[in-house]
Amino acid sequence: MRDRIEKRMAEIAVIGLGYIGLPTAIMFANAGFNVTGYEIRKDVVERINSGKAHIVEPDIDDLLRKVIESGKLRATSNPADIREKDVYIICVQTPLREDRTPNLTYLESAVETVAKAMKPGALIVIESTIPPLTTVRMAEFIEELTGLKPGRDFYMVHAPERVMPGRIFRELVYNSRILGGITPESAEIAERLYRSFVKGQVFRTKSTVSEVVKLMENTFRDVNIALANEFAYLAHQYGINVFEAIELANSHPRVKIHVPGIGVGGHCLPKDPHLLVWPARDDFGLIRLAREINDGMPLLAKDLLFEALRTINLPPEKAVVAVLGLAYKGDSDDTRNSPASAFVEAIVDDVAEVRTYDPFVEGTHGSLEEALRGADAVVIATDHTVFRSLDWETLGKLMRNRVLIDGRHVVEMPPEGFVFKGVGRGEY
Ligand SMILES: NC(=O)C1=CN([C@@H]2O[C@H](COP(=O)(O)OP(=O)(O)OC[C@H]3O[C@@H](n4cnc5c(N)ncnc54)[C@H](O)[C@@H]3O)[C@@H](O)[C@H]2O)C=CC1
Ligand SMILES: CC(=O)N[C@@H]1[C@@H](OP(=O)(O)OP(=O)(O)OC[C@H]2O[C@@H](n3ccc(=O)[nH]c3=O)[C@H](O)[C@@H]2O)O[C@H](C(=O)O)[C@@H](O)[C@@H]1O
Repeated sequence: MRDRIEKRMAEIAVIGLGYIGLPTAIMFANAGFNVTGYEIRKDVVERINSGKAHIVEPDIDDLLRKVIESGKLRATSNPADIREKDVYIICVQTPLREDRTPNLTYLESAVETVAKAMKPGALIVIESTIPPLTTVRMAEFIEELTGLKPGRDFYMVHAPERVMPGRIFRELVYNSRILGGITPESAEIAERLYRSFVKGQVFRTKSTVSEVVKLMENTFRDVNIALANEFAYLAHQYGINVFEAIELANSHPRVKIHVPGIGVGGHCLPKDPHLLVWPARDDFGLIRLAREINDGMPLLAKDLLFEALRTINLPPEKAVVAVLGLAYKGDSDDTRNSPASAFVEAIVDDVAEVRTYDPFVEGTHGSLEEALRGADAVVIATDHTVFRSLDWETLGKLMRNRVLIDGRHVVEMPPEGFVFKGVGRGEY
């Protein structure tokens, strides 16, 4: 196996071609391996094989076209096409159920597909973010299905993905990487594999440690954002601008407060703290409270909107509200767990009409002007770069009333003629 990896002869299957799996498959193909991408969504497979990415990410179209044209990457929905590969890399989603417990059915189904296709000696990598102890449990599951002994007859590693959407191709190369093996040999072989394109540091450890590390990173971010969001609430009570206060506090050499806003979305931060504590014996207050604070932020934005409508004496049930942005963060097309959607849900039954416009997301209004014409209020719910330079004077002329709510600190100075409120802007 080591020799096959060094000579780029190892055959790789990537299971799940989403935001993580597709860029990962491209990187291995670009490094010289023959890569088969296995994906259950047939439309996605067709699109990828035609050289067009189904996700928004800088440079992805050029990089994908190159590896499809060279024949190094091919996508498939046929499990027969991934039989007897040397390496399987699992990148399927690991969402929460309604009751906020992990839904591992995608992972289990992917592992079952791999177990049916694999040969002895294979390396199986889980890149998905998973609750602690899951890699060991999945190794046992493979043993049950195949009779092969983990660590002796196959290698298995958790290699958590730590890239930031919008910077995926840079971070895949330069981020450091944690490789958690079910045995030291598993991690050592995986290091040879990832070294084919990773220039950052590579740390080897046990799979349960890598699982916890990944979840700690996102929990750290979530808890810190919750603190910033609590500061935003306080700023409203004291009539100050939280962003000015944070900037000043961050001038301290050991303080780095995060950015408050309308909420925390995406496939990862809203779920990973739950994955971290789920298998534990005891409950953990801080982590759960932070989740509650962040989940409550769309309601603060709703309060600000209704306060502003009161200022202009417009009953909410008569108001036409245009929401700018549906993606969970700026310059992304990803709407999973988006605070913008939570905000829309929170107001939709109380106002006359909600319109949405997001230049990255299909199914929203065709143009900004169309969304704003005749509207009473605009709410900025996503920090897309284009929203930072909007000409409010001109846009305001399209509106019936001029209320502007900034959920993402996109507007520095309140535009003239608008009733303006922003999350954390107790004062403009
Ligand atoms: N999106 C992100 O920014 C990051 C995600 N992660 C983690 O990576 C994992 C994947 O996330 P995303 O790529 O965002 O999810 P995604 O939903 O974009 O992609 C997953 C893909 O797997 C496919 N799939 C599901 N079950 C399958 C099966 N049994 N066989 C074959 N294909 C299957 C789905 O159709 C989908 O296309 C998650 O655990 C996530 O927490 C980690 C770091 C960053
Ligand atoms: C610790 C860390 O930085 N994790 C990253 C995070 O990426 P993700 O795309 O979820 O980005 P994010 O910038 O944390 O944004 C998540 C959500 O939080 C909001 N957000 C973010 C930072 C902040 O100060 N305030 C804030 O409100 C964003 O608007 C967004 O709605 O989660 C990724 C993941 O695990 O999917 C991970 O790979 C990335 O490295």
